[in-house]
Amino acid sequence: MTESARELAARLRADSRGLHDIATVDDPEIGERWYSPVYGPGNPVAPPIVATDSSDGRARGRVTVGKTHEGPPGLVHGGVVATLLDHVLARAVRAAGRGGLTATLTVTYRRPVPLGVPLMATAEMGTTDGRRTTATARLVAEDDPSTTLAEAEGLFIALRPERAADVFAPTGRSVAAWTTRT
Ligand SMILES: CCCCCCCC(=O)SCCNC(=O)CCNC(=O)[C@H](O)C(C)(C)COP(=O)(O)OP(=O)(O)OC[C@H]1O[C@@H](n2cnc3c(N)ncnc32)[C@H](O)[C@@H]1OP(=O)(O)O
Repeated sequence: MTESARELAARLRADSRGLHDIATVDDPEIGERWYSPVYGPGNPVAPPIVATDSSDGRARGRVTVGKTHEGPPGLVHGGVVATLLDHVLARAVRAAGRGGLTATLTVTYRRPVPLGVPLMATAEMGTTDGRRTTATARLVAEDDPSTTLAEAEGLFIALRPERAADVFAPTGRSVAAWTTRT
């Protein structure tokens, strides 16, 4: 049994995607990632958050967090809360046609976030200035939307095209989602 498992693992490793390869199911132009650790349906450690967005710079995501992401007993790990908020912030910015990487992320934890409860994260784009875009986000329990569990402010900075070409060169692909766009 152990030998069969080892043999199978070796075969799977031989077929696995290289560290810098973009999955064939991904679209690097718009930034969709099948194996995203936040929303990727193909990633076993993704909570996963199911998010939507609109071109006016808004995003929302529904998620119920389980044991894998537990921090204090019965509660969601604070880093995971930050990750969920970062995702809707980035998604709001991207939906408005503003590429960018997270430059700063400020999270305010207002209440403990329980595991196993349907949560809703919402975000909206704020100001734009050159390659910089700000956005704000909020996390609530779906059944108590007036109580803020956590909130965040993010600053996103689009990479200059030449910098993006350099950063993403190992992928061998054109990656537009995190680059300057209008
Ligand atoms: C839906 C898809 C969801 C995907 C979500 C993904 C979210 C992520 O995880 S992104 C990954 C995490 N973030 C990163 O790795 C970013 C790492 N940092 C960097 O690459 C760079 O520092 C970066 C791109 C933010 C800025 O670098 P660079 O483009 O060289 O900036 P630079 O030219 O120095 O500055 C541009 C402007 O921004 C300002 N700025 C730069 N960094 C900051 C900062 N941290 N705070 C405030 N202002 C800043 C500068 O002052 C400058 O302003 P101005 O134009 O007025 O002079």
